Amino acid sequence: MEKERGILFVLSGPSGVGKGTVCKALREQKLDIQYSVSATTRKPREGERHGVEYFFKTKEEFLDMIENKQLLEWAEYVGNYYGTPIEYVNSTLDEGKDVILEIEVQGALQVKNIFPEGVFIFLTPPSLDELRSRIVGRGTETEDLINNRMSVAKEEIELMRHYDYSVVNDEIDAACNRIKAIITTEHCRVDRVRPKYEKILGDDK
Ligand SMILES: Nc1nc2c(ncn2[C@@H]2O[C@H](COP(=O)(O)OP(=O)(O)O)[C@@H](O)[C@H]2O)c(=O)[nH]1
Ligand SMILES: Nc1ncnc2c1ncn2[C@@H]1O[C@H](COP(=O)(O)OP(=O)(O)O)[C@@H](O)[C@H]1O
Repeated sequence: MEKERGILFVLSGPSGVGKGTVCKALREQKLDIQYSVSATTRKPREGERHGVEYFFKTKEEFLDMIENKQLLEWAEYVGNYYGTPIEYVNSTLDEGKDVILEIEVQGALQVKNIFPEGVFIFLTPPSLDELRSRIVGRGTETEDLINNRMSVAKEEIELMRHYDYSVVNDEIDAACNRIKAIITTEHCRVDRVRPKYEKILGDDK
């Protein structure tokens, strides 16, 4: 049987909704899925390591990556650039492994144009008040940046309609279980599974 290409999952949603937290919890569960590491011009936060949370780049280095078409997508977000290195995504999918991207909404929509067969999951906060208190609680942003992120968040929630699934991040475990259910469901879809059986089915389709 032909080896299928892996499935690209894109987890997106407003800043502070818990994308990083949920992705980290998923990683701890050792799912059979690969996590793409993004490039960014943002300064590392306490404890962040180059090549683990992000590839930390200067603006010049980042612009070179865009110029050399090394990014699947990129976006400027609250004053910094973020982008997904394309090589890792393509080679991992070619090996038949699933990949998950954790990216903001503008980038997710760019990926949708390039990989319409990808699975787009929008993580939502239980409420806007809860979203603000998560951003404040994380304590990594100044008051101005928090207001900025909240107004970006409202515009982003508008764009939920372009996604395949919406997952509310009320409890981390519950959100992880919903995402795992989506991954399982997508692997069971006939349009994904059928090409694998084409040799067996021959020409009598
Ligand atoms: N478009 C795009 N967004 C990214 C990428 N990597 C991270 N992001 C998003 O950039 C936003 C800001 O990330 P970060 O500065 O780490 O803050 P945090 O996610 O709010 O903790 C988040 O919404 C991330 O999901 C990427 O490669 N491309
Ligand atoms: N389900 C949840 N319940 C309560 N707090 C959460 C939950 N998910 C995330 N958080 C908290 O919200 C804050 C923002 O989460 P983070 O993962 O950094 O968001 P994002 O990556 O979407 O910007 C963090 O302080 C995190 O601990």
